[in-house]
Amino acid sequence: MALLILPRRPPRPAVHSIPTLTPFLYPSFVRRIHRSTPSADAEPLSSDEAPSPLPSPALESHPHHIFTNSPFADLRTISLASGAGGNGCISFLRDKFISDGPANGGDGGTGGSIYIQAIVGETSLHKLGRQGVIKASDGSHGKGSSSGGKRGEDVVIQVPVGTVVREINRYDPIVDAEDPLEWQKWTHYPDSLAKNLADPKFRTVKFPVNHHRNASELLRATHPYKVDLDLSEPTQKPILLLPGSPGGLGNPHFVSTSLRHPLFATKGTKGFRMTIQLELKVLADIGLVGFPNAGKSSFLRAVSARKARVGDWAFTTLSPNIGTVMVDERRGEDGKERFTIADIPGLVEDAHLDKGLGLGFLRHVERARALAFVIDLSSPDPVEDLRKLWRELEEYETDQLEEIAPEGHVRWTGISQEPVKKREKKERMRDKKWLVIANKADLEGTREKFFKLKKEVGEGVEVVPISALRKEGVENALGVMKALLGV
Ligand SMILES: Nc1nc2c(ncn2[C@@H]2O[C@H](COP(=O)(O)OP(=O)(O)OP(=O)(O)O)[C@@H](O)[C@H]2O)c(=O)[nH]1
Ligand SMILES: [Mg+2]
Repeated sequence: MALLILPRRPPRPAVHSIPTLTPFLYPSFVRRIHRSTPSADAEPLSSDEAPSPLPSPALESHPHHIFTNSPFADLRTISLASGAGGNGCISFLRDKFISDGPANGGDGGTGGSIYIQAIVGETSLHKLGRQGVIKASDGSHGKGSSSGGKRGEDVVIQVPVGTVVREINRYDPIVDAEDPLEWQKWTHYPDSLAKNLADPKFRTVKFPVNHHRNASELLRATHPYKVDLDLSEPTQKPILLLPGSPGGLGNPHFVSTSLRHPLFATKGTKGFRMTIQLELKVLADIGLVGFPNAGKSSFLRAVSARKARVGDWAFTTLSPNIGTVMVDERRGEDGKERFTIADIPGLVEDAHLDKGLGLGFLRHVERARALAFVIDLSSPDPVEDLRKLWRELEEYETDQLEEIAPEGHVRWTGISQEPVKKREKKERMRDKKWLVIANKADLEGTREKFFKLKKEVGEGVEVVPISALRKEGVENALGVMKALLGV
């Protein structure tokens, strides 16, 4: 039976130069033995078994490769509220000699706006965790003597590079007001409400619609569709999420030849609100994909000095660990010859429907340059496991593509620039390079399963038998990864 669901790639010579049938695990198949870390319970080497001549990344003996094991917050939902505008003031010049001076009420201050910026140095969204609500301050009311109210303070939300920002909902006080005229509000001089209402001059005064609508229009021009920002690079200029609302206009704006002393001004517009979801996507070179207990964390332990949590129960890993593997000690210092491996929590069937730890995992593999499927050879049907993993990835991807609005992403690079509408081109899962890490090859009865798996996967994709527990074969797996990444 052909394993049609698995994407096949043409053979890659670089990859093929690496022997992936780790001989020590299945010695009768290949006579050569390569063992970088002999373990106590491993089979002893026989005298006719020569060590592999192939270069090894020698990771186990390498004291300098780094492995960071930091759980981090990677998904946050927060509510934003921009500042309301301050009210316009109703005031008249009065002094010893002028008892009936001109109107001089100041305008209300504009409310504070909310921006977002991706910066280098931030690594987690956890700082935003406790806040839940982020509010910019309101503008203050206008005062007499034509003094305008103070502007509300802006807020810039700083997030790590790699954060995706998605709007869940927004409330625009102008567009979404229940009563279309509700936002057109006046404020009246003390005790003059009744007088104003009875005065035809007041009733014929036009509400300064354009002034009060400007922030609403700015928001709609900035984010005509739902906010969907992919901050995969540092943001030079903070990106506007919610504008501060305009302050009310003071009474001098309503002076006319027939109305010398307006006893009214406009109220400031209420603030805007928006709920957004922030998601930090792991930017790893290799994403480990596997069912719970397959040995993903064990593999990372095997290639690193530090310890990822390993457990004999499902979902030992609850949030991603990123391991950095230095390929070569000398060249590693310039930061180029190293690559990162993300150990993510185990997948389960129907993870794309958010089962198990669900979508949480899948988000992280999306951005990996290559995928390493970690398969437990002691499972009843490793071939079926691999097939299921692929199915999950692809169903997740289909769901994601459906979620994107037909207009596509509005990608922003700065507030002064026009939003560019374009559909984000994500690399499809099937287009990613991939390999299979066939783990637990030390266990009995895995040999046949390994060969069956290898046969089903076919040419062009490497299936590397390893024992993460005994740290055997892991260097071959890293060799294949290096070849896939071209490092
Ligand atoms: N025999 C054998 N057992 C292994 C091997 N690798 C891992 N294990 C065991 O399998 C269990 C699961 O290992 P983990 O590394 O925690 O698996 P995981 O894929 O990270 O699991 P989750 O984090 O739950 O998704 C542990 O009890 C390991 O000791 C191996 O090569 N051989
Ligand atoms: Mg784990």
